Amino acid sequence: MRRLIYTALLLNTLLYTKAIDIYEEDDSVDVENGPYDIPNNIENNANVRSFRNSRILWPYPLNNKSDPIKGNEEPSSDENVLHLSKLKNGNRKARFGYWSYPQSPIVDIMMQTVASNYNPTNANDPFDFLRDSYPLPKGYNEPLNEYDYVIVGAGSSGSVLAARLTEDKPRASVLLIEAGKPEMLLSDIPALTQYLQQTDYVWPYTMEHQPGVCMGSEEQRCYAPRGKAIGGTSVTNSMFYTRGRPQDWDRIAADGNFGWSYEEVLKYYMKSERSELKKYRDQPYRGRDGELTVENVPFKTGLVEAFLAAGRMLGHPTIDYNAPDQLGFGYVQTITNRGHRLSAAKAFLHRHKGRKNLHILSEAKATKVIIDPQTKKVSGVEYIKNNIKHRVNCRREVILSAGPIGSPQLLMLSGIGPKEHLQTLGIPVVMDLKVGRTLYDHIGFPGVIFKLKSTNASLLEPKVATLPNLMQWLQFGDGLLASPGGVEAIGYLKTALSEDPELVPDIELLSMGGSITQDSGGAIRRSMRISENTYARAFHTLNGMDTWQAIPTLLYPRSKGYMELRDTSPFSHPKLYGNYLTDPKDLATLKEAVKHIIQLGESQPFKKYDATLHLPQYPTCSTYPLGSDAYWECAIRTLIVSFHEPIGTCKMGPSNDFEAVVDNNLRVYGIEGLRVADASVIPRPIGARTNVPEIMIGEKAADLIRNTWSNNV
Ligand SMILES: Cc1cc2nc3c(=O)[nH]c(=O)nc-3n(C[C@H](O)[C@H](O)[C@H](O)COP(=O)(O)OP(=O)(O)OC[C@H]3O[C@@H](n4cnc5c(N)ncnc54)[C@H](O)[C@@H]3O)c2cc1C
Repeated sequence: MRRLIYTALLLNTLLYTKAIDIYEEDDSVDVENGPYDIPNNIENNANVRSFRNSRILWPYPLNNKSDPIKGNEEPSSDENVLHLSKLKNGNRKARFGYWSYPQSPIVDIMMQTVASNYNPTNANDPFDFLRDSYPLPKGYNEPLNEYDYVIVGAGSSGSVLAARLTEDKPRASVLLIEAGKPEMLLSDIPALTQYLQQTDYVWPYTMEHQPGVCMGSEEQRCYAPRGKAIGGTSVTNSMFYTRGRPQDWDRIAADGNFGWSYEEVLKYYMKSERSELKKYRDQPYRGRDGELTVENVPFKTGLVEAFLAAGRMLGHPTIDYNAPDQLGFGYVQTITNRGHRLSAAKAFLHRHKGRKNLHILSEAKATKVIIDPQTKKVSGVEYIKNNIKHRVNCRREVILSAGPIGSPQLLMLSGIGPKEHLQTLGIPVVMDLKVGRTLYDHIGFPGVIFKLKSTNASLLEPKVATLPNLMQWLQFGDGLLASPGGVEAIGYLKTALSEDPELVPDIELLSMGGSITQDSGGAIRRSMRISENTYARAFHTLNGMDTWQAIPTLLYPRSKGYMELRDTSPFSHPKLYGNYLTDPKDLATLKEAVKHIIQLGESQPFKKYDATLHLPQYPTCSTYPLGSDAYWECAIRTLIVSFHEPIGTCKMGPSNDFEAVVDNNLRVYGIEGLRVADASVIPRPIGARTNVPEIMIGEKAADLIRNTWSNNV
């Protein structure tokens, strides 16, 4: 059976796509062929070798121009977008034929393979031939002893940083150390996002037990996975493109972080972006020439129209939700290239892996930053690869982009952190800084679900996991597998409890083309670590039914957590304390959002689906009358999930901020030659999911570093 899957994938890959690993980048010629600009006449490209000889068949779409069939746009009519409710239409059926096929056991096995026992480290890894690779450039058998810069972590920030630092002439040399593996074809499929959370493409962190929250989670602990891959969390995330509000960065700048106002960071957002949103493509705040393609999803159910219409009825205009001067709801915008996940690695590293000055080491874990305790000067990094400890020296700087858990962990292991904590563990203190003492996270509540009386209105896994859908996605990058975890629209709203005087929302809504029950308690439940018992009691009656839900996220949590080392082993997971909902305002705001979603679901646009609110019987909430305030508070505490966007653990701040770890140039206080550039530096909650801000931080960090060394090359 598996052979059949591989053959199907391989055939499609060969037939419908052209490999990207087919050219080599010569140091003397600036060949920048990437997913976007491989000439159609591929055989005539001097830099292109026969793709049939290449090991990896990496099916990037050949260019990212919108095409009229796919309708890479926010549609004014439904013409250009695949629409579940239109599937009875003869043309659609002829073209895609969703309903003419039963669920495919082949695709089912494939998805299960990804989800449960799939272990890419297995020497017999059957998917290895679909994996990208980052060998050292031609002529190098092993990494050098010394580089200008050593970057730890090839995630959202680290990928763009490495690409920018190596593009200059004269060229600086960079070693990029990453604990994870290169991504693979299956991680490209947007619909498989939840499945990825159970593979070894993630660090499966769990928060420490906190009484009264995540009571419905396995072991009553909230789950907090991070990506572990070349591309970091951008390989496993949900791909939503969100920037947040201008006020986020203006307030960060006003705290004393000179250079970080909205106006100053906007150019970096725009630099990376290649907007393919037809309606909003040319807005003045949108970028057109960057590497990061931003699209609307080429598939939607009718439910998204109901959500947007309901929003308009309740005062939320349908807009580009990334517009700096408006609040409202809009079709989800994703970082995808023709329906394929576009990780930071694909966007920024893949095309440059032939650069002789960029060396990328995968499956290498940095264990310590080497710092002279007297001079406080950084000289290099220790790392372990293949169970062997190595040391690499840096001429200029080490930059930690290991993410909001990895970077503070590495700092503390290297002697930079709260003195008392390091001393308790016997780690010699190099610099006493409040590493890990600030941790804010976005949390959400996936428990407001409406049952629909109609059929074929929403996504259900048996309709998604079909071979035709896989073929459809491989060939055109659309169809049901192009749906990013089922999310179709994003809305920003300001609840009645908001005290913000400006146009700043306090809640984000994710409108789904179904709900967390759409796979009957399978991968979605497991990706959130909702316990089987909780699911069975609360949701099993919805299995196989059409549903709709909107998930609220608390954008500006007041509750503040922290993290610390578990022990001195670099392989141990740190202790993470979310302290979720410890500020009563957080719970009250989420409850207010629940009420608003109920209003949306009960409004006229959802009437045609006969939508009725499902009030789950949570084992933890049985003493409260269903639907009462006390019930919803209990429900929120039970089912709260982290949306995995911790920030602040290496907080940026001015020197008079006693919690600050890095300055406004991202330099670690008191240490020479060490910066942090990733989610951990964001000092206060922002109204965005964090991937795009991380990429912006990577862009800005590159400029900061280049400015430092510009007279020194
Ligand atoms: C399930 C999920 C869904 C999400 N969805 C969205 C979304 O839709 N939109 C959005 O904007 N954001 C989303 N996010 C958040 C966003 O993707 C992350 O905040 C962002 O990617 C973090 O970027 P980073 O550069 O800080 O870290 P990362 O991208 O996590 O990169 C850190 C890298 O460092 C590596 N590393 C760590 N320690 C070491 C070490 N010691 N040695 C070597 N390497 C190391 C890691 O393996 C990792 O590859 C999501 C997150 C998750 C987990």
